[in-house]
Amino acid sequence: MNNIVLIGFMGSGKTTFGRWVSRRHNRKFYDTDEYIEKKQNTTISEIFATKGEEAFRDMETETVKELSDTLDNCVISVGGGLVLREVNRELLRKLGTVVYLKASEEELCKRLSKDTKRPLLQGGGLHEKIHNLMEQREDIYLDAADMIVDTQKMSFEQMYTAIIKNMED
Ligand SMILES: Nc1ncnc2c1ncn2[C@@H]1O[C@H](COP(=O)(O)OP(=O)(O)O)[C@@H](O)[C@H]1O
Ligand SMILES: O=C(O)C1=C[C@@H](OP(=O)(O)O)[C@@H](O)[C@H](O)C1
Ligand SMILES: [Mg+2]
Repeated sequence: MNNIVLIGFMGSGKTTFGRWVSRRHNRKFYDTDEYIEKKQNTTISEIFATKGEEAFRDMETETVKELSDTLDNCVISVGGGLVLREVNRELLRKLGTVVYLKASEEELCKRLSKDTKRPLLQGGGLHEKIHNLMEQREDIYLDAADMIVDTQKMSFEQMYTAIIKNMED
């Protein structure tokens, strides 16, 4: 236990912040997308293109099950859609403190404007895509989270301090 689990929309900074925490505060880092890419020896885009989203979601569930056994003092960032499955949300809760990294749709749109690696956001109409997905997902993020961190109001160090304080309370 004692793990930090980062959830939230694509572009909220889960991977970037998770890696930062790992380096700066000496925690082992896992990112479910990187884990899947390594295991499958291919990219997320390729998996979506050749096997489809459902197959990718199955890989996410498998990943969380594999991670949930032994981790301690780690930081784990998960793909933005991993919490869509109830079984995954339950496993994450058992893993540690679940932190919802939050950013506005406008901010996400800015951060993802040049992205080419997220299959659900390709093909134009980025703002509308983000808006529609956020509408489907925001309640799920809120429901899955032990705490919410506003990534637009705090530095990474402040975010980390808030998370640790919450874990100690
Ligand atoms: N707090 C932040 N402020 C500004 N830009 C950020 C912040 N966090 C992440 N980013 C940028 O947003 C993009 C997406 O970040 P990433 O960590 O891949 O998000 P996620 O893993 O949640 O999809 C990257 O270009 C990253 O540099
Ligand atoms: O929200 C989603 O459904 C997805 C988020 C991505 O991860 P990030 O949240 O790290 O961008 C990645 O898992 C895949 O493209 C699907
Ligand atoms: Mg990521």
